[in-house]
Amino acid sequence: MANILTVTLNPALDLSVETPTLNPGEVNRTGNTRLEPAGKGINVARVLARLGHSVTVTGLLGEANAAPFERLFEAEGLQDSLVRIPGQNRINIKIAEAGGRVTDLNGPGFRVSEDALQRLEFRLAQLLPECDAVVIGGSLPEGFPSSGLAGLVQLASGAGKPVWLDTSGEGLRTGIEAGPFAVKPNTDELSGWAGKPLKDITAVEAAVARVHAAGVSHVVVSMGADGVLWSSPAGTLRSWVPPVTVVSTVCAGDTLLAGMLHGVLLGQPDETILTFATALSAECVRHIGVGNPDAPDFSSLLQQTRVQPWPAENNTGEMPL
Ligand SMILES: Nc1ncnc2c1ncn2[C@@H]1O[C@H](COP(=O)(O)OP(=O)(O)O)[C@@H](O)[C@H]1O
Ligand SMILES: O=P(O)(O)OC[C@H]1O[C@](O)(COP(=O)(O)O)[C@@H](O)[C@@H]1O
Repeated sequence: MANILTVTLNPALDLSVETPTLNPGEVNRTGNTRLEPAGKGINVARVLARLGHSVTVTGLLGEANAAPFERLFEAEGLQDSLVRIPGQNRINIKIAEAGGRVTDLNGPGFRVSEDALQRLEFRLAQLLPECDAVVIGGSLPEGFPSSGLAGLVQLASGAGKPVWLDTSGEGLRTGIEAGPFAVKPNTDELSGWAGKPLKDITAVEAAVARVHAAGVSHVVVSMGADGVLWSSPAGTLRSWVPPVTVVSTVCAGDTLLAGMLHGVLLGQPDETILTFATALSAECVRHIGVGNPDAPDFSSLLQQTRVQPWPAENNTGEMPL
């Protein structure tokens, strides 16, 4: 198993609320609610630790409400190396309706001072020699320059570590320019980067080609219920998800990234990697929180996940039987 470092610049407490239907402007009576420490790098770390890897979490953590995060790291066996800064971690609200629709209310996060980036760079430089791969995930907090994110990508890449980047907006733009090994945008994030709507898979493929041209080897596009497109120097694969009942899609992208990195670090065949990661992300949407590789029916989800080289010979876009 591998040593993995994840970087979360803007952690969040996810307040997940299940409700039959969201009626804006009215009193809504909710079902299950859950408050859980999260943020992209932290979610990825949880899945990787469950898969048996040794994982260190770094990034920034507001010290005013750090305790639930610290308890989670202890419970999940994650090495805590987050740089403490003054302020509160944000609370992100996730409203999951019975039909599977999720409304995300993601806050801007704490405001950081200039020295936060320097302290983080120093910490990263200390941690890099011990790790096999680096995941940088999530949005940038207020006051954190996107050039700072690019600097972190360059620092890790310069140390010879493959960087897996999952962010959005300006961070994705400067992050891609810094040349990470892999990126995992969802279709909306890729569309934002490309500067145009991606109406079909052909448009997605064209945008992926541009990401490669910018110097990124592995592009993993998560397309929600339409599965995953993974393009790498070895070729392109497409996956189709198994049938599942959706409760909440929050954390599905983080689970997918963790599943991909797991297989790549183990040197598994590409089809095995994408099948596993897709099945695990589909497992995730059945409940609140990250995907569970120990779900009793996980082997059945694996069997029902389809992967094919892309474009397929009979390029109908339909799920192969
Ligand atoms: N409705 C769904 N049914 C089954 N699997 C899903 C569904 N939504 C997402 N997934 C799985 O989770 C992955 C990540 O979800 P997606 O919504 O694309 O990413 P993100 O959470 O980053 O926005 C998808 O590529 C797919 O494999
Ligand atoms: O940093 P951002 O872009 O606001 O995203 C943070 C949110 O994304 C999540 O990590 C979930 O991400 P995914 O749904 O893409 O897996 C939440 O836990 C968190 O609230």
